Amino acid sequence: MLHLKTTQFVVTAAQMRDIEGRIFAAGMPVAALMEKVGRLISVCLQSIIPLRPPFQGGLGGSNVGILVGPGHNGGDALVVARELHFQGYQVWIYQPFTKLKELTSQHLQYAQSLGIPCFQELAELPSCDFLIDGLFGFGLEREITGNIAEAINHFNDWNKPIFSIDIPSGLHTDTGEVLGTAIKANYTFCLGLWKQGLLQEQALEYIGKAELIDFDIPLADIHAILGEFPKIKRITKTTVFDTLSLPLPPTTHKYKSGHLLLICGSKRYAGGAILTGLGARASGVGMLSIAVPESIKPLLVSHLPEALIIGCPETETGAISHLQLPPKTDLSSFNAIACGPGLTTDATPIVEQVINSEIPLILDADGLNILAQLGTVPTLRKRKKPTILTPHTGEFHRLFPDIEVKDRVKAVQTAASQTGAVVLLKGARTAISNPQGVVWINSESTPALARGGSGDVLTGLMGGILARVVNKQVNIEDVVAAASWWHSQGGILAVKERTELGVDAFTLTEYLMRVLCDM
Ligand SMILES: NC(=O)C1=CN([C@@H]2O[C@H](COP(=O)(O)OP(=O)(O)OC[C@H]3O[C@@H](n4cnc5c(N)ncnc54)[C@H](O)[C@@H]3O)[C@@H](O)[C@H]2O)[C@@H](O)CC1
Ligand SMILES: [K+]
Repeated sequence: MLHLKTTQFVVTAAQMRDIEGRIFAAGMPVAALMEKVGRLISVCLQSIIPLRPPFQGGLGGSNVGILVGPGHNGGDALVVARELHFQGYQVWIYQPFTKLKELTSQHLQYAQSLGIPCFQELAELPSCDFLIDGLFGFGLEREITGNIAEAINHFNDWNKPIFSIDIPSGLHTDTGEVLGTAIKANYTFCLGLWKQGLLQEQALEYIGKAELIDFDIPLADIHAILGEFPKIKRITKTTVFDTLSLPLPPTTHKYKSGHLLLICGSKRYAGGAILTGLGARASGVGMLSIAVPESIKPLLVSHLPEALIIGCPETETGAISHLQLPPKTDLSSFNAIACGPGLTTDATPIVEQVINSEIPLILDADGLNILAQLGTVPTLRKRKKPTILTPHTGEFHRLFPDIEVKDRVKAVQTAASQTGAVVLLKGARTAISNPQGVVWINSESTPALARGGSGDVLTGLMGGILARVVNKQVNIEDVVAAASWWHSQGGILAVKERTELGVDAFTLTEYLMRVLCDM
C-alpha cells in the first residue's frame, strides 16, 4: 500500500465523517478524541497567544471569547475553554443555541460549574483579546441565517484575532464557498486531514494562516475511505522530490537529461521568450532549444548563451510564421515542447503543427488562445501524446466557456476529462487534474507571483522538468505539480529576502535555483 504523508490528503466532509466513523467503530471513544483534539488546539493557542503577565492588582491573563455551536465543533471549543481557564486565561463563552449535541452539552455544563461565564445574547458579551470560533465545523449543512448570521458579522467587525477550529464557521467544507456569512479567521486549526474547502481559492479571504493539527488518524482508515491512491492531494515537498528524479546518475550525459524545445516570443513580446528560457534553465534540463522569430535571435543568444536559439521566418507583424528547424532535426528530436508565451495569435500555424506532432506538449498563453480559436476539445482529442494546458482563469473561460469555475477542483477535473489533457488552473490555489480526475492542489504560494511574466517562467520550468523526466515513467500530473510547487516556493523564498513587491519575473528565475538547496 502506498503510504502518503498525512499532510498530502484532502477530504470532503462526507469522507471525514466516514473516516471518523471507522475510528469510533474500532473503539475510540468520541469523547476521548474530542479531548485529545481540544488539548492539542489549546497547546497551539498558548504558543501563539501566551498568557499575559497578571495586571497589577488584577486577576491577570488574556481575555478569551469562545464561540460555541450546537455540534462537536462547539464541543472542541468547550474543551479549549476549559483548558485555557485552568491555564489562567479569563474565558467567557457565547452559546446562542437552544439544543446542543449531548457531549457538547456535557462540556458546557462542566465549564459553567467551573464558573466560566456563559452568554446567549450578543449585547451581554464583554470585550476580549481574541476569539475562538467553534460555531460550526464540517457539520454545517445549510446557509447561516438570523441571529447566528448577525453574530458572525458582529464578531468579524470586532477586529480581534479569531482562531477557527477545523474551518471558519460558515464556509462549505468541500467548496469553500460562504454559506450566508462566515467567520473571517486570522488562523485556522484544520483537524486531522485537510478539508477540501480550505484549499479552494474562494476560502482564502476567510481562513488566515492555516495549520493542520495531526491527531494520529490511522493510515488504514484513511485509505479505506480515500482508496489506495487518493484522488485529491496537496502538493508537498516529498512528492516533488520524488518526481524530480534526483540525484542525477553519475554517468548521465546531456541528451539523457532531456531536450526541450521552447516555441515562444515575437518582435512585440521578446521578453516573454527570455523569461520562458530562464525558467527552463532553472529546471536543469540537459539541452534547451528555443524557436523565436529571426529578428529577436541575437537578444535571446545574449541572455541564454547555453541554449540553441533557432531563428524562424516571421510574419509582417513579427510573429513566427513557420518553424524552421536546423538540418537533420525534426520535432521527434525533442523530449518535450512548450509553446505559447509571447507568440501573439498570428502564430496559429505553428501551434497547429505542434498539436499535430507526437511529442509531449505544454500549451500556455497565446498557445491557449490559439487553441481556443481552433476549438479546444475536438482539437485536443486528436492528440496521441501527453498535453498540458496551463490557463489562468481568463484563458480557462476562453478554452472552456461551458465549465463553471466556482469549484476549481471540479472545473479542472471536467476540463481534463473532456480534453484528455492535464489541466493546470492558475491562481492563489493552483489546481491540477489529469483526465481521470486525479487532482493536485498547490496550497502554498504568494501573491507576489501575481505579476507579468511569472507564468512564462512557469512554462519554461515545467517544460524543462517534463523533458528531463518524461521517459522515466512518471505521471504527467506529478510533473505539473512539481513545477507549480517549485515556482511558488521560488516566490516565497524571494519574498523573504525582497518583500512581496520585490519579486519580478526575472528575479524569480534566480530564486528558483535556490529552492532545491533547502530540500
Ligand atoms: N472528524 C473528526 O475526526 C473529529 C471531529 N471533531 C469535531 O467535530 C466537528 C464536526 O462535528 P458535528 O458533526 O457535530 O458538526 P458541527 O459541529 O460542525 O455542527 C453540526 C451542528 O450544527 C447544526 N447546523 C448545521 N448547519 C447549521 C446552520 N446553518 N444553522 C444552524 N445550525 C446548523 C446541525 O444541525 C448540527 O447540530 C468537526 O468539525 C470537529 O470540530 C472533533 O471533536 C474530534 C475529531
Ligand atoms: K469553526
